[in-house]
Amino acid sequence: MYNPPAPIPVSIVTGFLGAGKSTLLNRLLKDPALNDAAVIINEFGEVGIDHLLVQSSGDSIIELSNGCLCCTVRGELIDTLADLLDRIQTEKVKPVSRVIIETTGLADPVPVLLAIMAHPAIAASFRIDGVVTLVDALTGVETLSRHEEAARQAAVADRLVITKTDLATPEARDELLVRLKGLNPLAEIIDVSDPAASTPALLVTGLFDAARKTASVGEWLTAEQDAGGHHHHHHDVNRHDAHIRAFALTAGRLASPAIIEAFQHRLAAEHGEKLLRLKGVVALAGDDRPLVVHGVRDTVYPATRLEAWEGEPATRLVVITSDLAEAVVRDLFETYLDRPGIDRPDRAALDDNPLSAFGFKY
Ligand SMILES: Nc1nc2c(ncn2[C@@H]2O[C@H](COP(=O)(O)OP(=O)(O)OP(=O)(O)O)[C@@H](O)[C@H]2O)c(=O)[nH]1
Repeated sequence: MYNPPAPIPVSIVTGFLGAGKSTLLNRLLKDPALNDAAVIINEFGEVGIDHLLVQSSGDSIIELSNGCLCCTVRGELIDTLADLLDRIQTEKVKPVSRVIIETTGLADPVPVLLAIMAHPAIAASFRIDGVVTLVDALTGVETLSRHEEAARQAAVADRLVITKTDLATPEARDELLVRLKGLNPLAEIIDVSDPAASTPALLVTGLFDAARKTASVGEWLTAEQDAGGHHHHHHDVNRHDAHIRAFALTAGRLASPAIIEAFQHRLAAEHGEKLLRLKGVVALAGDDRPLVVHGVRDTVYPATRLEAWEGEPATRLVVITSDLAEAVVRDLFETYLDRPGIDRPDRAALDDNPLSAFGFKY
Protein backbone atom coordinates (compact mmCIF):
# COMPACT_ATOMS: atom_id res chain seq x y z
CA MET A 1 0.00 0.00 0.00
CA TYR A 2 1.28 3.49 -0.83
CA ASN A 3 2.07 5.53 2.24
CA PRO A 4 2.29 9.20 1.36
CA PRO A 5 5.23 10.95 3.04
CA ALA A 6 4.41 12.77 6.26
CA PRO A 7 3.71 16.46 5.69
CA ILE A 8 6.74 18.70 6.20
CA PRO A 9 6.36 20.92 9.28
CA VAL A 10 6.38 24.66 8.62
CA SER A 11 7.39 27.13 11.32
CA ILE A 12 6.54 30.77 10.88
CA VAL A 13 8.88 33.17 12.65
CA THR A 14 7.40 36.61 12.87
CA GLY A 15 7.70 39.77 14.97
CA PHE A 16 7.72 43.50 14.33
CA LEU A 17 10.56 45.31 12.56
CA GLY A 18 13.88 44.75 14.28
CA ALA A 19 12.47 42.46 16.98
CA GLY A 20 15.39 40.07 16.50
CA LYS A 21 14.08 37.45 14.05
CA SER A 22 17.29 37.12 12.00
CA THR A 23 19.43 37.12 15.16
CA LEU A 24 17.43 34.26 16.65
CA LEU A 25 17.35 32.32 13.37
CA ASN A 26 21.09 32.63 12.96
CA ARG A 27 21.55 31.20 16.42
CA LEU A 28 19.12 28.31 15.81
CA LEU A 29 20.57 27.48 12.38
CA LYS A 30 23.94 26.71 13.93
CA ASP A 31 22.35 23.61 15.46
CA PRO A 32 23.01 20.52 13.32
CA ALA A 33 19.40 19.46 13.91
CA LEU A 34 18.39 22.19 11.46
CA ASN A 35 20.91 21.27 8.74
CA ASP A 36 18.07 19.88 6.66
CA ALA A 37 15.76 22.82 7.18
CA ALA A 38 14.81 25.14 4.32
CA VAL A 39 14.59 28.79 5.28
CA ILE A 40 12.35 31.16 3.35
CA ILE A 41 13.02 34.82 3.95
CA ASN A 42 10.77 37.66 2.97
CA GLU A 43 11.67 41.32 3.17
CA PHE A 44 9.82 44.57 2.83
CA GLY A 45 11.11 47.23 0.47
CA GLU A 46 13.04 47.25 -2.74
CA VAL A 47 16.50 46.42 -1.40
CA GLY A 48 16.72 43.07 0.36
CA ILE A 49 19.77 42.38 2.50
CA ASP A 50 18.48 39.68 4.84
CA HIS A 51 19.97 36.92 2.69
CA LEU A 52 23.35 38.38 3.68
CA LEU A 53 22.43 38.51 7.33
CA VAL A 54 21.00 35.04 7.85
CA GLN A 55 23.55 32.29 7.43
CA SER A 56 22.83 28.60 7.33
CA SER A 57 25.25 25.74 7.14
CA GLY A 58 23.08 24.15 4.43
CA ASP A 59 22.46 25.64 1.03
CA SER A 60 18.87 26.20 1.81
CA ILE A 61 18.04 29.88 2.10
CA ILE A 62 15.40 31.01 -0.33
CA GLU A 63 14.72 34.71 -0.58
CA LEU A 64 11.29 35.73 -1.81
CA SER A 65 11.25 38.82 -3.94
CA ASN A 66 10.59 41.92 -1.94
CA GLY A 67 7.16 42.93 -0.91
CA CYS A 68 5.09 41.96 2.03
CA LEU A 69 4.52 38.23 2.36
CA CYS A 70 0.98 38.75 3.50
CA CYS A 71 -0.04 40.41 0.24
CA THR A 72 2.23 40.87 -2.77
CA VAL A 73 4.28 37.72 -2.56
CA ARG A 74 1.78 35.29 -1.08
CA GLY A 75 1.42 33.58 -4.45
CA GLU A 76 5.17 33.39 -4.67
CA LEU A 77 5.31 31.63 -1.31
CA ILE A 78 2.93 28.97 -2.58
CA ASP A 79 4.96 28.64 -5.80
CA THR A 80 8.16 28.36 -3.74
CA LEU A 81 6.72 25.60 -1.56
CA ALA A 82 5.37 23.78 -4.65
CA ASP A 83 8.76 24.10 -6.34
CA LEU A 84 10.57 22.84 -3.22
CA LEU A 85 8.29 19.80 -3.14
CA ASP A 86 8.87 19.11 -6.80
CA ARG A 87 12.64 19.25 -6.32
CA ILE A 88 12.47 16.89 -3.37
CA GLN A 89 10.23 14.44 -5.24
CA THR A 90 12.47 14.48 -8.32
CA GLU A 91 15.51 14.12 -6.01
CA LYS A 92 17.10 17.35 -7.19
CA VAL A 93 17.44 18.37 -3.55
CA LYS A 94 17.66 16.38 -0.35
CA PRO A 95 14.44 15.99 1.63
CA VAL A 96 13.92 18.84 4.07
CA SER A 97 13.00 18.18 7.67
CA ARG A 98 11.34 21.53 8.23
CA VAL A 99 10.53 24.78 6.46
CA ILE A 100 11.13 27.97 8.41
CA ILE A 101 9.52 31.12 7.06
CA GLU A 102 10.83 34.45 8.38
CA THR A 103 8.21 37.03 7.54
CA THR A 104 8.80 40.75 7.19
CA GLY A 105 8.33 42.72 10.37
CA LEU A 106 5.20 44.25 8.86
CA ALA A 107 3.53 41.01 7.85
CA ASP A 108 0.15 40.03 9.10
CA PRO A 109 0.64 36.29 9.65
CA VAL A 110 -3.04 35.43 9.25
CA PRO A 111 -3.15 35.51 5.42
CA VAL A 112 0.17 33.65 5.33
CA LEU A 113 -1.27 30.86 7.46
CA LEU A 114 -4.39 30.74 5.35
CA ALA A 115 -2.48 30.66 2.09
CA ILE A 116 -0.86 27.43 3.25
CA MET A 117 -3.83 25.89 4.98
CA ALA A 118 -6.31 26.67 2.22
CA HIS A 119 -4.27 25.43 -0.73
CA PRO A 120 -5.20 21.75 -1.22
CA ALA A 121 -1.92 20.53 -2.76
CA ILE A 122 0.26 22.51 -0.36
CA ALA A 123 -1.81 21.59 2.68
CA ALA A 124 -1.40 17.91 1.77
CA SER A 125 2.39 18.13 1.80
CA PHE A 126 3.11 20.76 4.45
CA ARG A 127 1.59 21.33 7.86
CA ILE A 128 1.81 24.47 9.93
CA ASP A 129 3.75 23.52 13.01
CA GLY A 130 3.33 26.84 14.65
CA VAL A 131 3.87 30.55 14.78
CA VAL A 132 6.73 31.88 16.89
CA THR A 133 6.43 35.62 17.44
CA LEU A 134 9.26 37.77 18.74
CA VAL A 135 8.49 40.91 20.71
CA ASP A 136 11.08 43.55 21.52
CA ALA A 137 11.08 44.36 25.25
CA LEU A 138 12.36 47.89 24.56
CA THR A 139 9.63 48.94 22.16
CA GLY A 140 7.01 46.18 22.43
CA VAL A 141 4.34 47.87 24.52
CA GLU A 142 4.20 50.92 22.29
CA THR A 143 4.52 48.94 19.07
CA LEU A 144 1.61 46.70 20.05
CA SER A 145 -0.55 49.79 20.52
CA ARG A 146 0.62 51.65 17.45
CA HIS A 147 0.75 48.88 14.86
CA GLU A 148 -2.11 46.46 14.34
CA GLU A 149 0.20 44.05 12.51
CA ALA A 150 2.27 43.68 15.68
CA ALA A 151 -0.82 42.92 17.76
CA ARG A 152 -1.95 40.33 15.21
CA GLN A 153 1.50 38.74 15.19
CA ALA A 154 1.36 38.41 18.97
CA ALA A 155 -2.25 37.23 19.09
CA VAL A 156 -1.77 34.45 16.56
CA ALA A 157 1.44 33.10 18.14
CA ASP A 158 1.82 29.63 19.58
CA ARG A 159 4.96 30.77 21.33
CA LEU A 160 6.00 34.32 22.20
CA VAL A 161 9.67 35.16 22.61
CA ILE A 162 10.55 38.38 24.43
CA THR A 163 13.82 39.76 23.06
CA LYS A 164 16.19 42.52 24.23
CA THR A 165 15.54 41.72 27.88
CA ASP A 166 19.23 42.42 28.45
CA LEU A 167 18.55 46.05 27.49
CA ALA A 168 15.08 46.65 28.94
CA THR A 169 14.24 47.52 32.54
CA PRO A 170 12.45 44.82 34.57
CA GLU A 171 9.43 47.16 34.70
CA ALA A 172 9.27 47.42 30.90
CA ARG A 173 9.53 43.65 30.61
CA ASP A 174 6.76 43.11 33.19
CA GLU A 175 4.49 45.61 31.48
CA LEU A 176 5.04 43.81 28.20
CA LEU A 177 4.28 40.45 29.82
CA VAL A 178 0.94 41.73 31.07
CA ARG A 179 0.13 43.09 27.61
CA LEU A 180 1.06 39.86 25.87
CA LYS A 181 -0.93 37.72 28.29
CA GLY A 182 -3.94 39.91 27.60
CA LEU A 183 -3.50 39.62 23.84
CA ASN A 184 -2.75 35.92 23.81
CA PRO A 185 -3.48 34.04 27.03
CA LEU A 186 -2.78 30.64 25.45
CA ALA A 187 0.71 31.13 24.08
CA GLU A 188 3.77 30.08 26.00
CA ILE A 189 5.98 33.10 26.72
CA ILE A 190 9.72 32.63 26.83
CA ASP A 191 12.59 35.05 27.43
CA VAL A 192 15.17 35.03 24.64
CA SER A 193 17.93 34.70 27.25
CA ASP A 194 16.41 31.40 28.44
CA PRO A 195 18.63 28.57 27.10
CA ALA A 196 15.48 26.91 25.70
CA ALA A 197 15.18 29.83 23.27
CA SER A 198 18.45 28.77 21.65
CA THR A 199 17.42 25.25 20.70
CA PRO A 200 15.53 24.16 17.61
CA ALA A 201 12.80 22.88 19.92
CA LEU A 202 11.71 26.51 20.09
CA LEU A 203 10.27 26.07 16.61
CA VAL A 204 8.40 22.90 17.44
CA THR A 205 5.02 23.72 18.81
CA GLY A 206 2.95 20.76 17.65
CA LEU A 207 0.09 20.93 15.23
CA PHE A 208 -1.20 24.43 14.62
CA ASP A 209 -4.74 24.40 15.84
CA ALA A 210 -6.86 27.25 14.59
CA ALA A 211 -9.65 26.15 16.94
CA ARG A 212 -7.46 26.80 20.00
CA LYS A 213 -6.89 30.42 19.05
CA THR A 214 -8.66 33.23 20.86
CA ALA A 215 -11.96 34.50 19.54
CA SER A 216 -10.41 37.49 17.77
CA VAL A 217 -7.86 35.33 15.95
CA GLY A 218 -10.68 33.00 14.92
CA GLU A 219 -12.56 36.00 13.56
CA TRP A 220 -9.54 37.20 11.59
CA LEU A 221 -9.03 33.78 10.07
CA THR A 222 -12.69 33.58 9.09
CA ALA A 223 -12.72 37.13 7.74
CA GLU A 224 -9.66 36.42 5.59
CA GLN A 225 -11.20 33.23 4.31
CA ASP A 226 -14.45 35.01 3.45
CA ALA A 227 -12.47 37.63 1.59
CA GLY A 228 -11.09 34.81 -0.55
CA GLY A 229 -7.66 35.48 0.87
CA HIS A 230 -7.67 38.89 -0.76
CA HIS A 231 -5.91 41.34 1.42
CA HIS A 232 -6.44 45.04 1.90
CA HIS A 233 -2.86 46.23 1.38
CA HIS A 234 -1.93 47.85 -1.85
CA HIS A 235 0.81 46.38 -3.89
CA ASP A 236 3.64 48.88 -3.91
CA VAL A 237 6.63 47.05 -2.40
CA ASN A 238 7.84 50.23 -0.69
CA ARG A 239 4.55 51.40 0.80
CA HIS A 240 2.84 49.41 3.47
CA ASP A 241 0.05 51.84 4.29
CA ALA A 242 -0.47 55.59 4.16
CA HIS A 243 2.21 56.14 6.82
CA ILE A 244 4.95 53.56 6.40
CA ARG A 245 7.62 53.92 3.73
CA ALA A 246 10.71 51.90 2.90
CA PHE A 247 13.56 53.29 0.87
CA ALA A 248 17.22 52.68 0.25
CA LEU A 249 20.24 54.91 0.80
CA THR A 250 23.29 54.00 -1.22
CA ALA A 251 26.90 55.14 -1.41
CA GLY A 252 30.30 53.78 -2.33
CA ARG A 253 33.03 53.07 0.19
CA LEU A 254 33.02 55.33 3.24
CA ALA A 255 36.25 56.69 4.69
CA SER A 256 35.45 55.56 8.23
CA PRO A 257 32.80 53.70 10.27
CA ALA A 258 32.45 56.85 12.36
CA ILE A 259 30.54 58.50 9.48
CA ILE A 260 27.72 55.99 9.50
CA GLU A 261 27.68 55.82 13.27
CA ALA A 262 27.34 59.58 13.57
CA PHE A 263 24.56 59.57 10.94
CA GLN A 264 22.70 56.81 12.78
CA HIS A 265 22.94 58.53 16.14
CA ARG A 266 21.79 61.84 14.69
CA LEU A 267 18.85 60.23 12.90
CA ALA A 268 17.90 58.26 16.02
CA ALA A 269 18.14 61.34 18.26
CA GLU A 270 16.11 63.58 15.96
CA HIS A 271 13.59 61.15 14.49
CA GLY A 272 13.77 57.97 16.58
CA GLU A 273 10.04 57.93 17.18
CA LYS A 274 9.38 57.77 13.45
CA LEU A 275 12.30 55.57 12.54
CA LEU A 276 10.89 52.06 12.55
CA ARG A 277 14.00 50.40 11.20
CA LEU A 278 17.39 51.01 9.67
CA LYS A 279 19.66 48.22 8.56
CA GLY A 280 22.34 47.82 6.03
CA VAL A 281 25.79 46.94 4.91
CA VAL A 282 28.53 49.53 4.72
CA ALA A 283 31.62 49.36 2.51
CA LEU A 284 34.70 50.92 4.06
CA ALA A 285 37.82 52.20 2.36
CA GLY A 286 40.75 49.86 2.88
CA ASP A 287 38.63 47.18 4.48
CA ASP A 288 37.30 44.12 2.69
CA ARG A 289 34.75 43.10 5.26
CA PRO A 290 31.24 44.52 5.15
CA LEU A 291 30.11 46.41 8.23
CA VAL A 292 26.54 45.54 9.25
CA VAL A 293 24.56 48.31 10.94
CA HIS A 294 21.22 48.16 12.72
CA GLY A 295 18.87 50.65 14.29
CA VAL A 296 15.37 50.30 15.72
CA ARG A 297 13.62 53.50 16.78
CA ASP A 298 16.06 55.49 18.96
CA THR A 299 18.39 52.56 19.60
CA VAL A 300 21.55 52.23 17.54
CA TYR A 301 22.90 48.67 17.84
CA PRO A 302 26.61 47.85 17.82
CA ALA A 303 27.86 47.30 14.28
CA THR A 304 29.12 43.85 13.34
CA ARG A 305 31.19 42.46 10.46
CA LEU A 306 30.53 39.90 7.78
CA GLU A 307 33.37 37.80 6.43
CA ALA A 308 33.21 38.92 2.81
CA TRP A 309 31.15 40.66 0.17
CA GLU A 310 28.85 38.89 -2.22
CA GLY A 311 29.37 40.93 -5.35
CA GLU A 312 30.81 44.44 -5.52
CA PRO A 313 31.30 46.25 -2.20
CA ALA A 314 28.79 49.08 -1.84
CA THR A 315 27.03 50.82 1.01
CA ARG A 316 23.31 49.96 1.07
CA LEU A 317 20.97 50.93 3.87
CA VAL A 318 17.29 50.13 4.09
CA VAL A 319 15.26 52.63 6.07
CA ILE A 320 11.63 52.16 7.10
CA THR A 321 9.86 55.17 8.52
CA SER A 322 6.42 56.06 9.77
CA ASP A 323 5.24 59.56 8.90
CA LEU A 324 8.75 60.73 8.16
CA ALA A 325 9.57 61.98 4.68
CA GLU A 326 12.26 60.16 2.76
CA ALA A 327 13.80 63.53 1.80
CA VAL A 328 14.53 64.37 5.45
CA VAL A 329 16.50 61.15 5.96
CA ARG A 330 18.20 61.34 2.58
CA ASP A 331 19.29 64.91 3.23
CA LEU A 332 20.83 64.00 6.56
CA PHE A 333 22.63 61.07 4.96
CA GLU A 334 24.02 63.31 2.23
CA THR A 335 25.18 65.74 4.90
CA TYR A 336 27.11 63.02 6.70
CA LEU A 337 28.62 61.91 3.41
CA ASP A 338 29.70 65.53 2.93
CA ARG A 339 27.84 65.70 -0.35
CA PRO A 340 27.14 69.35 -1.04
CA GLY A 341 23.55 70.47 -1.46
CA ILE A 342 21.52 73.65 -1.53
CA ASP A 343 20.30 74.64 1.92
CA ARG A 344 22.12 71.74 3.53
CA PRO A 345 24.38 72.51 6.46
CA ASP A 346 27.73 70.84 6.31
CA ARG A 347 28.43 68.07 8.74
CA ALA A 348 30.77 70.06 10.94
CA ALA A 349 28.09 72.72 11.46
CA LEU A 350 25.58 70.06 12.37
CA ASP A 351 27.86 68.31 14.82
CA ASP A 352 28.97 71.60 16.37
CA ASN A 353 25.44 72.68 17.18
CA PRO A 354 24.33 70.70 20.23
CA LEU A 355 20.77 72.04 20.00
CA SER A 356 20.09 70.63 16.58
CA ALA A 357 19.77 67.12 17.98
CA PHE A 358 16.76 68.30 19.94
CA GLY A 359 14.92 69.61 16.93
CA PHE A 360 16.17 73.20 17.04
CA LYS A 361 16.94 74.83 13.72
CA TYR A 362 20.44 75.94 13.07
N1 LIG B 1 21.02 43.49 23.01
C1 LIG B 1 20.25 42.75 22.21
N2 LIG B 1 20.22 43.01 20.89
C2 LIG B 1 19.42 42.25 20.11
C3 LIG B 1 18.63 41.17 20.60
N3 LIG B 1 17.96 40.61 19.58
C4 LIG B 1 18.32 41.30 18.47
N4 LIG B 1 19.19 42.28 18.77
C5 LIG B 1 19.79 43.29 17.87
O1 LIG B 1 18.70 44.00 17.28
C6 LIG B 1 19.03 44.36 15.94
C7 LIG B 1 17.92 43.85 15.00
O2 LIG B 1 17.92 42.44 15.06
P1 LIG B 1 17.46 41.55 13.81
O3 LIG B 1 17.65 40.11 14.20
O4 LIG B 1 18.11 42.00 12.56
O5 LIG B 1 15.91 41.90 13.76
P2 LIG B 1 14.82 41.39 12.69
O6 LIG B 1 13.58 41.13 13.45
O7 LIG B 1 15.36 40.26 11.88
O8 LIG B 1 14.68 42.69 11.79
P3 LIG B 1 13.78 42.88 10.45
O9 LIG B 1 13.86 41.59 9.69
O10 LIG B 1 14.38 44.01 9.77
O11 LIG B 1 12.39 43.16 10.92
C8 LIG B 1 20.40 43.73 15.65
O12 LIG B 1 21.40 44.71 15.84
C9 LIG B 1 20.52 42.65 16.72
O13 LIG B 1 21.88 42.40 17.07
C10 LIG B 1 18.68 40.93 22.03
O14 LIG B 1 17.98 40.06 22.57
N5 LIG B 1 19.49 41.74 22.76
